[in-house]
Amino acid sequence: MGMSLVKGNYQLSTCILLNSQLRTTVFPTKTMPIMCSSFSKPLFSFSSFKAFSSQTSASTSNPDEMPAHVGFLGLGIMGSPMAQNLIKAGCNITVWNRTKSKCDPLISLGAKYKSSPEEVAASCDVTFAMLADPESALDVACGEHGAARGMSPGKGYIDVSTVDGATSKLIGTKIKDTGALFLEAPVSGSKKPAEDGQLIFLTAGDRSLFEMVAPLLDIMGKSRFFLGDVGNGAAMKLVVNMIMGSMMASFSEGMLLSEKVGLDPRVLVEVVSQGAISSPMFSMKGPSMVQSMYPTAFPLKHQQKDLRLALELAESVSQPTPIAAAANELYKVAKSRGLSDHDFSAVIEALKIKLQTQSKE
Ligand SMILES: NC(=O)C1=CN([C@@H]2O[C@H](COP(=O)(O)OP(=O)(O)OC[C@H]3O[C@@H](n4cnc5c(N)ncnc54)[C@H](OP(=O)(O)O)[C@@H]3O)[C@@H](O)[C@H]2O)C=CC1
Ligand SMILES: O=CC(=O)O
Repeated sequence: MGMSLVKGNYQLSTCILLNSQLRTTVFPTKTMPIMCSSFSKPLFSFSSFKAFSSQTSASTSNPDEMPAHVGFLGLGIMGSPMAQNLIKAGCNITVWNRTKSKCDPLISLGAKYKSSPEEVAASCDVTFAMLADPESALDVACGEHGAARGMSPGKGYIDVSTVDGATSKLIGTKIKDTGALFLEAPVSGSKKPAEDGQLIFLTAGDRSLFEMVAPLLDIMGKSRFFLGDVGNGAAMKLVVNMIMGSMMASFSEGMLLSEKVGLDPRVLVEVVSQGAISSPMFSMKGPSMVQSMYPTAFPLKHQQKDLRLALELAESVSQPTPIAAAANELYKVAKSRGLSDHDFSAVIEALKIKLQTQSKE
């Protein structure tokens, strides 16, 4: 059993695999599916897969059943546009951010402000958190005036930060100890998809909370996957970003090599865009990389964090990931050269530095 859903110019295919512990459900959010089909056989032969699809028909959310009061913690590159889209859609939003000034543009759009995560959680039905890394996600959820202190039965906490599974499980346990519900929901998609309400949510945890916040996810995103137990959303996000980090490192090598052998890297970008390895990421970032410009959409420090966490995930199951490990080293070099807050495409600078070093030897 499975389904294929077509929405706009992309197609999602899901399948059911044998021996499931986990149920994967894919919901394209902004239109109804226009095609469904079934598979009689599993698409993969691996017998130990945990991820399955149990979805046979698409779910559309009901905006009339949105939680009345919504909290948003963490207003960085991603959190600000996500919260802004909720406000524009008419939601009643309360915000908090460590650096208070980042709340001001949202307050001027109508958001309320509370001075701690605890107060936000106490005053809202559901609270979203979009924090930098495992440490900040844990602190904001479970620290002294953390969100968990404001949680109680009937409420929900949705962590959309990119963290490792262990951190997500710890946060989930602390939230659920209060009687509230927990959903991990990291997002795929960067600054522009966040602004355009085109994120992809990779959720896992309490299914009833997933359903309760579906109308909110549908405002901020174009699709939502329900992946079963807490940890699976984090794992999916880390695998995706491991691939992305390696792709960008490889693209950087290609661009520099093309230049070194006398080709125009702008032409390389054009050639790549027309072939089988074409990617929106290469087409969007390539032209500015040629000019050594890296306007930040996805900070390089976060990409390196994701590679580190993905490598730890791979280590935990003894999966060799030599390409990601090599890419991670490059991002570390870039960080050590002060490029942490540049876009992750600035990883190309680490290769330029290497070449300069080599030519001196
Ligand atoms: N940018 C992107 O393209 C994408 C990012 N992500 C992930 O989303 C998350 C947020 O990313 P992004 O918005 O780009 O990151 P930013 O660095 O722009 O924002 C990070 C947020 O975390 C807060 N924060 C950091 N440290 C602490 C702390 N110790 N205590 C409390 N708050 C803290 C920051 O507060 P303050 O303003 O005070 O610094 C800010 O609100 C990350 O996990 C990232 O990996 C996922 C998909 C895409
Ligand atoms: O995490 C980054 C993204 O673009 O997705």
